[in-house]
Amino acid sequence: MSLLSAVHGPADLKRLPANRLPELAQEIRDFLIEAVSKTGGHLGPNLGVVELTIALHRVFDSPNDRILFDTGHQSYVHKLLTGRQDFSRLRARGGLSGYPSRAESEHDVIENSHASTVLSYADGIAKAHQIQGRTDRQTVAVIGDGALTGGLAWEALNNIAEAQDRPLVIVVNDNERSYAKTIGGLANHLATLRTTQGYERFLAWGKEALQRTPVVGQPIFEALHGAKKGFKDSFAPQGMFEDLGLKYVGPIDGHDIGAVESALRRARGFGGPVIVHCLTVKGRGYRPAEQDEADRFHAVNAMDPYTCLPISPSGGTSWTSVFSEEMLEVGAQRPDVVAITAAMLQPVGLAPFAKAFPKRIFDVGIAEQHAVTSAAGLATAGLHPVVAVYATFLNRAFDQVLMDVALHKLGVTFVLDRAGVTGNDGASHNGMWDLSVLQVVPGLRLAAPRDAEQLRTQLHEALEVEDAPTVLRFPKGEVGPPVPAVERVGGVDVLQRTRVPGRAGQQILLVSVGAMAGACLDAAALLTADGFATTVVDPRWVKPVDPALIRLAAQHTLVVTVEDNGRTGGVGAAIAQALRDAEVDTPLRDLGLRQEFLDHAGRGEIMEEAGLTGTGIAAQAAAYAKHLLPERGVNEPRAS
Ligand SMILES: Cc1ncc(C[n+]2csc(CCOP(=O)(O)OP(=O)(O)O)c2C)c(N)n1
Ligand SMILES: CC(=O)[C@@H](O)[C@H](O)COP(=O)(O)O
Ligand SMILES: [Mg+2]
Repeated sequence: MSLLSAVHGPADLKRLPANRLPELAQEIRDFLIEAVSKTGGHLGPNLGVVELTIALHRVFDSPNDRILFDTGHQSYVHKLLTGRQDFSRLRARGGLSGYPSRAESEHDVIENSHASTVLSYADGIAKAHQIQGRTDRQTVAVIGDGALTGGLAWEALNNIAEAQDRPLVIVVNDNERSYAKTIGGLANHLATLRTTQGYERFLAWGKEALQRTPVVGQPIFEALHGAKKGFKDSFAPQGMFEDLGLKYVGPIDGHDIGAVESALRRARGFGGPVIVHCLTVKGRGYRPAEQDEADRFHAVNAMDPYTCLPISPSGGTSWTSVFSEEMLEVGAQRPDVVAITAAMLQPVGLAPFAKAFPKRIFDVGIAEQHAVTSAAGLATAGLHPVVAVYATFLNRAFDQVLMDVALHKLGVTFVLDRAGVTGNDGASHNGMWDLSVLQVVPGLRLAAPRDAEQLRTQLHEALEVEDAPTVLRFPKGEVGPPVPAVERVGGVDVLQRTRVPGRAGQQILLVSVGAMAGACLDAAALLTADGFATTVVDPRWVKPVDPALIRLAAQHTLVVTVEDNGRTGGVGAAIAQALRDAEVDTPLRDLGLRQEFLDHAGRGEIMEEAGLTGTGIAAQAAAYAKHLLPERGVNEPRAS
């Protein structure tokens, strides 16, 4: 029987003798490599926190003590040690979430996978413990060096440092990586702390050497141990953290369980805010990950653990790669265009642009708000920035888009990858907000390309706009086949007009938003077979609503809009408002995602469940038509 299989919770872990822990760590690594290779997931980050998480659960008493993880993608070991060892359906419907989940365990707290939040949560929880007089409860926040580059983390640190009497343990998991190497002054400071002989290591050596020295050794050690900042600085300049008023412990070898436990025990007893700076290796113990220069196997698809070849290779071209290639063209044609990423150069497809135009790319760290307002600065000075982020992460910078870019009428282009349902990363990763949230931004123009050609075209159209923010949004995965237009009415592409024998005119106007075009064309075929002559259109630019769309609506009996976004305040809602404003009373039904937090599952499963497939769209549209239009003779065209 393996050690791991006998660990059903932290109590079992605490009973293990220290000399068995390296064996347990190896079992966990073997488990992670085998299990995550099968399902896909965050293999590299979790391989890097095996010893750290073992030490956390041996020193602290979860769930009474609250152990929080930032971003949470590195919580697999935490799950293994807290009674969850069935990873067979990791991130799949009905299986374990890829992030902490309160529905799964009382040991879990933060489910939001947006980075840099953990210190604020911890500040709040620590304050609550203090108010409640719960001196028996510790608050422990694990934050990566990448997440530490986010502004919210510094807002929290500013507050945490204020209360010297409020116990809070901050564990900095410093593996020098976000996806790529972590950037910025903070990363450089952490490097300083890493490279000068760690105070802890010196202290350990000093303790060993001095305590062996008879009579004077111990007093000298005590004197050194209590040495003021000056002494510490001479061995490991603490600078920033201590200057903030935070006790700093480290740097600690994050793969030495004993050393981490010792540091955590000291931190636990400190009685105030304390940072434990752990040095780890992302992908530790799995050579292909350790040697992966791109991102240390930050997030892998299902693969053969020996060859690292994908189990099911994704054959097609991705939306991201289309954007990536076109940005190279843009870079060559437009010297005024610069690009910004928030620590996701590779995932958003800007790596080739960075290679070709190294002086025109900025990686700002996990700092979307800074990315947007620095883009406003760049635009103010006459350049045209392209800010490329995952759609869900732009939420964090809404005020910056609204006030720093749109209020100033600046030409900044936002490229939102992973828009719509992403699925396996769970509720906080679905990009199902932008088509709603951005509707309220005056002057902002929003495009949703339906295929590769439209992505290229709309990117160039966006870059021509110099007096307002422009947004392009497209989903995760393959871009699919070209979807040609048969006609353009105003700015609206007509993709198809179907005919029903014996019926005059068109009944249903099917408004397809972005990547929903394929499903809408499938739906049109089914609707036509069901007796509804259907016109499928793609507005291309969905904000502002094109007046041609209003004219088309007036020529139809029913309008059905289809978007891979939450329904509330989405494109359908905007078009309905535009129809009301134009006093066009054609009934409209808007199809989209339920305005809920959607549990992790495959993208296709979620879209099927939402009725955002050809059959689903057709069934809903037909039901509306039959229900809404009996008095008008369902298939008779309205008097125009
Ligand atoms: C607001 C936000 N932006 C971007 C991301 C995407 N993201 C997920 S993990 C990660 C890197 C995190 O680096 P670090 O905190 O150092 O953790 P590590 O993976 O190194 O353990 C990024 C950029 C995110 N989750 N949240
Ligand atoms: C944790 C996080 O935010 C990212 O690692 C995300 O999981 C990546 O998603 P993609 O796999 O869609 O790039
Ligand atoms: Mg890191």
